[in-house]
Amino acid sequence: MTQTPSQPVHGTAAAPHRIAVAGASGRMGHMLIEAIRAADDCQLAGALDMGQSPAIGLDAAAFLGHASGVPITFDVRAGLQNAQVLIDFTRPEGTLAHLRVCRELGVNAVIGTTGFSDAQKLEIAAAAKDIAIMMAPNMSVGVNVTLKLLEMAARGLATGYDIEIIEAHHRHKVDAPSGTALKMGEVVAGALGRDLKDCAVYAREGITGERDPSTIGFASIRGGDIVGDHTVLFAGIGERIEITHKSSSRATYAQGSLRAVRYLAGRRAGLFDMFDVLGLK
Ligand SMILES: NC(=O)C1=CN([C@@H]2O[C@H](COP(=O)(O)OP(=O)(O)OC[C@H]3O[C@@H](n4cnc5c(N)ncnc54)[C@H](OP(=O)(O)O)[C@@H]3O)[C@@H](O)[C@H]2O)C=CC1
Ligand SMILES: O=C(O)C1=N[C@H](C(=O)O)C[C@H](O)C1
Repeated sequence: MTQTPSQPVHGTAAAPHRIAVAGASGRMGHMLIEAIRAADDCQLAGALDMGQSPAIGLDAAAFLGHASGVPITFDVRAGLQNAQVLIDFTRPEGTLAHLRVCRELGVNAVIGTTGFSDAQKLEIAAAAKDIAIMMAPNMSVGVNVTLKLLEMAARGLATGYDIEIIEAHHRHKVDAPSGTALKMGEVVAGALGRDLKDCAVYAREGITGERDPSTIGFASIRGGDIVGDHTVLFAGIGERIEITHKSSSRATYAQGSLRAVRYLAGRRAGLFDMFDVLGLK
């Protein structure tokens, strides 16, 4: 009997996930390129950056002292032409521009960018009718498990506890509150049957009056090289509960992104989040 040679399975060392990275010379871009290089089942297939970036034309792995054979380009089509999936940690307007080309070319997307407006989120949901997209404000396993803990805490502490969300990040972060803090707020508000849009308080100054117990307050700290700290405080009378997550390395975000790449492989369309990827739904 003749045997048909078996086809290499998608996402193996023989047929790795072909990944393009947007924001290739950014903090997360570097982390992702390093993680892709270290993963047997992944291969860098494209690298994008802004036209004015001094990194344009350089090898995407040059910062590691290696040659990947993938030059950094600002030509989105060229950067995506060999890729099955784009990982994008840039800025909302950049992500949307990249996504339009992903949609045309049938390239899936993992989106880590934060700071999208509601209208921009609708555009992403529309793109997910044609390609598979995983979007999450935080790719770390720890933060996503923390979100689950918050659901439980909020249900148990539904009355008599004031809820405040405090986040701290490095001096270069451009959006506030962080995407993770907002997600925490949405999760807590949802568990309490509230809509964050109606109960969020983002700033306090001057004579604010007493605290409205139905609100969820936010505070943002920016400084130095803080990778990302988030605390949700449930303050009652006689006790307080603090649920805190602290990131000490961006590697967790990169590893979560590669888990998302593996999850999207073979999917043709749909909008997913890290709960889907981690089986936490
Ligand atoms: N989901 C998650 O787990 C995480 C999300 N993030 C989010 O990822 C994003 C990036 O973070 P970080 O890597 O620290 O940021 P950086 O500023 O270090 O990197 C951003 C990269 O995107 C490029 N860029 C900026 N604007 C555009 C644009 N309009 N079009 C295309 N490319 C653009 C930058 O190019 P240039 O340098 O030339 O300006 C740079 O290469 C942020 O929104 C952040 O909140 C960060 C960490 C984890
Ligand atoms: O900009 C960052 O650095 C981070 N951004 C994400 C966010 O806005 O929540 C995730 C993480 O906190 C790091």
